[in-house]
Amino acid sequence: MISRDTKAAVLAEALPWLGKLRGAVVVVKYGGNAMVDPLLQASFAADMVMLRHAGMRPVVVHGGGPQISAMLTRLGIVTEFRDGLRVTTPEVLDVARMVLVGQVNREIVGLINAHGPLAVGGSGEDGGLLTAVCRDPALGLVGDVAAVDPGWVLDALDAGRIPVISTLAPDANGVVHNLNADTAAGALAAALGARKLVMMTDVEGLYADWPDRDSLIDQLTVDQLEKLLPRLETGMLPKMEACLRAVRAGVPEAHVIDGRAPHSILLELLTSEGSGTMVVQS
Ligand SMILES: Nc1ncnc2c1ncn2[C@@H]1O[C@H](COP(=O)(O)OP(=O)(O)O)[C@@H](O)[C@H]1O
Ligand SMILES: CC(=O)N[C@@H](CCC(=O)OP(=O)(O)O)C(=O)O
Repeated sequence: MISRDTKAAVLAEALPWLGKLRGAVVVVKYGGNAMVDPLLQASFAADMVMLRHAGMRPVVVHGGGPQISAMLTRLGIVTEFRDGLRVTTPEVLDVARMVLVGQVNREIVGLINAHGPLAVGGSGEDGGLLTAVCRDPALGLVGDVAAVDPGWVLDALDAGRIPVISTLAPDANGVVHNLNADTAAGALAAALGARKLVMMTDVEGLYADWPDRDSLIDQLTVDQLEKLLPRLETGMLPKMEACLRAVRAGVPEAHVIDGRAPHSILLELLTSEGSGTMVVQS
């Protein structure tokens, strides 16, 4: 049981952070691995509403890799990952789009809107938000971000809403591509002039010597991260590449935090303790 004094101290500690982050755009990447149970998803949605009511401008970019994989398995379709990216045939793209836009996005929008009509869902396909470029023909319909037109997201933020974005995007010829959600979140954070990019995943942060749990990195600069990148594997590679690109493009801080720990984003944003790994310019 938390004492009354501790509760009061925690609330009081939030004051300077509330002032510093008032009006700030915070891009929150909500990874599929962090969506582990319905209670945690509901508490994530409540946290987004709290940030909005506290005067920040949260933008949710969601993943759903495990959810896509589960649907592909149900349909008997085999896929593989290369360097953390799903090799995407036209058939796999249809499933990814159905799961991300039709299922995961709707669930997050619904959970946020349980608190009032705040969330608006959309994808990189809507209003020209994201334009993709083929990343590598060997990966099929996997896109990198060629351009961002954040118009409707800014309109939604100005109207007091919380945009919730799935990461599908057409290329210049209108062919829809599957974008890694970390990659898209990093590009959006840069284009929106975000104050922070927060990656919510299923580990405490970035480990220097994965899986050695004593090697968690608190903070590192983009130059230090660049040296570490060749040693990273699986899902951490696109995540840290996205943090690197976002900070190089002017986002002051990118964080990787544990989405399985309830309210970890509130601890990160509203206390001096912080959590996870922070990437900074210098
Ligand atoms: N150096 C590392 N530090 C932390 N996690 C790592 C590292 N290298 C690989 N990983 C793996 O990356 C995973 C997170 O990426 P991913 O599975 O794509 O999550 P998400 O769905 O949140 O994007 C972790 O669960 C861990 O297994
Ligand atoms: C190209 C590529 O790999 N796209 C990802 C998109 C979803 C995603 O990134 O989800 P997480 O954030 O939960 O991993 C995929 O198909 O799994």
